[in-house]
Amino acid sequence: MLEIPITYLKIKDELKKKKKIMRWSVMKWDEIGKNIAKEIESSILKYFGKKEKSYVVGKSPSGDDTEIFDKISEDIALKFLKPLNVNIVSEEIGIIDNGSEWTVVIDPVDGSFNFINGIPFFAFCFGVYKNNKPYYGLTYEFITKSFYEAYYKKGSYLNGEKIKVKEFNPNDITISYYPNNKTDINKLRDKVKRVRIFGAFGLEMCYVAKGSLDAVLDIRPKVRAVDIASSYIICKEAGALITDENGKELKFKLNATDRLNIIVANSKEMLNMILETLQK
Ligand SMILES: Nc1ncnc2c1ncn2[C@@H]1O[C@H](CO)[C@@H](O)[C@H]1OP(=O)(O)O
Ligand SMILES: [Mg+2]
Ligand SMILES: [Mg+2]
Repeated sequence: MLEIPITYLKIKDELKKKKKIMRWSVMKWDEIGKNIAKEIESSILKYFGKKEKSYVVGKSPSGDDTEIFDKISEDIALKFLKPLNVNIVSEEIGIIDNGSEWTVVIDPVDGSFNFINGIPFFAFCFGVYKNNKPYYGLTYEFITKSFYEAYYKKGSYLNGEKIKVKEFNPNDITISYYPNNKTDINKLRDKVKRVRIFGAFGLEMCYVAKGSLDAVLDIRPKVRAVDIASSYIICKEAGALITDENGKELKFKLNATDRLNIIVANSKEMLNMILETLQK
């Protein structure tokens, strides 16, 4: 597993206080991601379900409102990442291009609506790409303290335990979906046993990865690379198929603005069932 040299921020902060020189240390991407997740957690949970405490501080490059807790979370991530001189793609600020081979793609809070409305389903998404190829993904579900993570080609894990997608059983299908107004979603609804729509796409993808959901799709389309970059790696490593609305292998650019049609399914059978219902 590759390691990258970075400034160990906590040490750096302490040394700075003592006016001593900065010391260098080595940290792995999973440690960096988890440290960011934990610091975000300790800073924003006081806003959970407290609509009256939050307020809009601006607009993201994709045109959505940025709430104060989104900004606080992103600032924490940036504090850790900026000293690394990697490229950063994050929901609220967009792209910081440092010409690095590394790109870190972040959604500081996926499921912002849930978060501020007291619905306990939201996550921190941290995807690392090397030369635009998947390298490491971490999606952290705050309320259940679940770290979903995967290094490319090394399998997918939930709090250290290996996870994989559920086996397809046509009589026992549970899916989540975000259709558009042209979709006759009842065609799909009628073929599955249960529908559960949770409101945080990146995290719902992890529910496919761990076998709680058979599939999740967004053909509104609303989600962007920031919402899916970390869970994309986790889902792939757990055995999921990830395609566009036509069943073609999903390709996406690492930016904060493109909206993506995406289907994540546990099997070819599940994917075909979805694709059939999307045909006019
Ligand atoms: N304009 C938009 N409206 C609704 N959901 C959006 C959206 N842009 C992105 N999404 C994402 O779609 C899912 C639910 O609708 C969430 O993962 C949400 O991510 P967000 O909470 O980070 O914005
Ligand atoms: Mg999001
Ligand atoms: Mg977000």
